[in-house]
Amino acid sequence: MIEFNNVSKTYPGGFLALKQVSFKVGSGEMAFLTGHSGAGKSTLLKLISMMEKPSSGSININGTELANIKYQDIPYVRRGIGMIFQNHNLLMDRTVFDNVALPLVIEGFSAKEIKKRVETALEKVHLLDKVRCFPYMLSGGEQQRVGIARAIVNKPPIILADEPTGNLDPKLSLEIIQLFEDFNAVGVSVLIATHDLGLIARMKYRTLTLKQGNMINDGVVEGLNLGGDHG
Ligand SMILES: Nc1ncnc2c1ncn2[C@@H]1O[C@H](COP(=O)(O)OP(=O)(O)OP(=O)(O)O)[C@@H](O)[C@H]1O
Repeated sequence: MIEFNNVSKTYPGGFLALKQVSFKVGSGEMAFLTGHSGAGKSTLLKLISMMEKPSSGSININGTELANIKYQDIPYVRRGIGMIFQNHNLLMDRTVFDNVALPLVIEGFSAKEIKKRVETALEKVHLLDKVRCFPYMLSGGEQQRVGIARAIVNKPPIILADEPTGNLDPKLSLEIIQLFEDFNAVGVSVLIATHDLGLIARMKYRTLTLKQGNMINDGVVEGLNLGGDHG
């Protein structure tokens, strides 16, 4: 669950990047976040993942008020959020297995448990057959799916994706969104920041729209595919 109440963010130097933003994405909800370049999308995601702090207002993540958490508890709250980036940040000199295992290694799971969980995550993104490959041996869409497997390997209740389809063609983009739909169907909250209005138009999901730091729209943008059934 993600809840913003009157959240504003002013960066050092005085730039007001978010202005009194309020919204809630409930457990098991899936939504897009859109807006022009510089509208504040990445700022909003950074506030959720605690890479930035709000200047005012309150943010609640999975029942925790972020203002109340101690510095040493930040990793614990972050574990509840799977982050996916456009450039996927994979380690190019490590295998697919090692990349997906990384969050579990950091958490100190046993080798046996790591193997089980990594294989389950790779199965969910349909890449189990690539487990011994290095990222450079994979296509862009496959690399992005490895990034998704790594983000969900410790089963976070929230997935945040920042332009996850930025480098992909429409067909591959749809495949990535369908993976998010699979996680959403089992109760994960999903928030996807994207410029891709075509992608949004093909779906019938709630869309949060930012303009110059203001939340100007929050609602379902009806898909062009009126015969489609997305929920
Ligand atoms: N660390 C920072 N210090 C100062 N200003 C910043 C900082 N980070 C972002 N900004 C400014 O805040 C505004 C919003 O930036 P943000 O990255 O959130 O936009 P965005 O909607 O994600 O844009 P894009 O789609 O281009 O990634 C921009 O004008 C940006 O220059």
